[in-house]
Amino acid sequence: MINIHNLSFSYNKKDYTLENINLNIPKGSYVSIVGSNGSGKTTLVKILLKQLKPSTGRIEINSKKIGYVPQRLDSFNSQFSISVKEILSCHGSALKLHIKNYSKILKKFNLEGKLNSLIGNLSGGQCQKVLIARALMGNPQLLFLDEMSTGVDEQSQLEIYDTISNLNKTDDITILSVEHDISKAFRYSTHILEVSDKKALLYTVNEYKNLYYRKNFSS
Ligand SMILES: Nc1ncnc2c1ncn2[C@@H]1O[C@H](COP(=O)(O)OP(=O)(O)OP(=O)(O)O)[C@@H](O)[C@H]1O
Repeated sequence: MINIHNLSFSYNKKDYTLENINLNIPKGSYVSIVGSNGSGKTTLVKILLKQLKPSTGRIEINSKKIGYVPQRLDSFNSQFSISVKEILSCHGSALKLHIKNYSKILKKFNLEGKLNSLIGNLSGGQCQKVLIARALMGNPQLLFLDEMSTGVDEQSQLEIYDTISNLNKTDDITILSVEHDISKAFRYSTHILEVSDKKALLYTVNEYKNLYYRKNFSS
């Protein structure tokens, strides 16, 4: 699905944030991207979304339809006067979709009743679900998410992870998700992509679990 060849990236033309990355991410996988703060997870996602240009290297993505759920914006507070419907219709126009019934898009998340609410008046979990619903509008084959559980209560987190997991298993959408909760990564994903020391390495969940427990719990 995604092939990365000899990718390096620098913000300042002096030090590399990512250096000589080679990866082959299989179609149908659910990849949790893990690593410490500042290791380069979001940078890698932005490069794959073509928001940042690699310093060197090449990327092939075998999908034209790509969805993106960004980190939840704190600027979505109650002063931010944009409704859920406006958020969805802006995205629909950008994708040149002709959508008549916006509440249908929210049905999967039981949020039809919130169509005319201001986004800033929704809870963290509801807001995140709206952003996921928006990302699904173009029927993506590949979906990127950045810290989907930040600012979301435990019950909504479970609903969101179950939804993403179903999209992966049932709708065959390949998922790449920046993840800070390692237990959720172990529970839901098929692969772990660890970003560390400017490198990015892909493991199956079982391979990574073995490494993780050996590193953290062996005496
Ligand atoms: N626009 C930018 N200009 C310069 N440096 C940047 C920029 N964005 C990020 N960085 C730096 O690049 C490095 C990687 O940042 P990035 O946001 O990709 O890390 P991350 O792994 O996603 O971190 P976190 O888990 O805290 O979100 C950090 O040292 C960060 O300070």
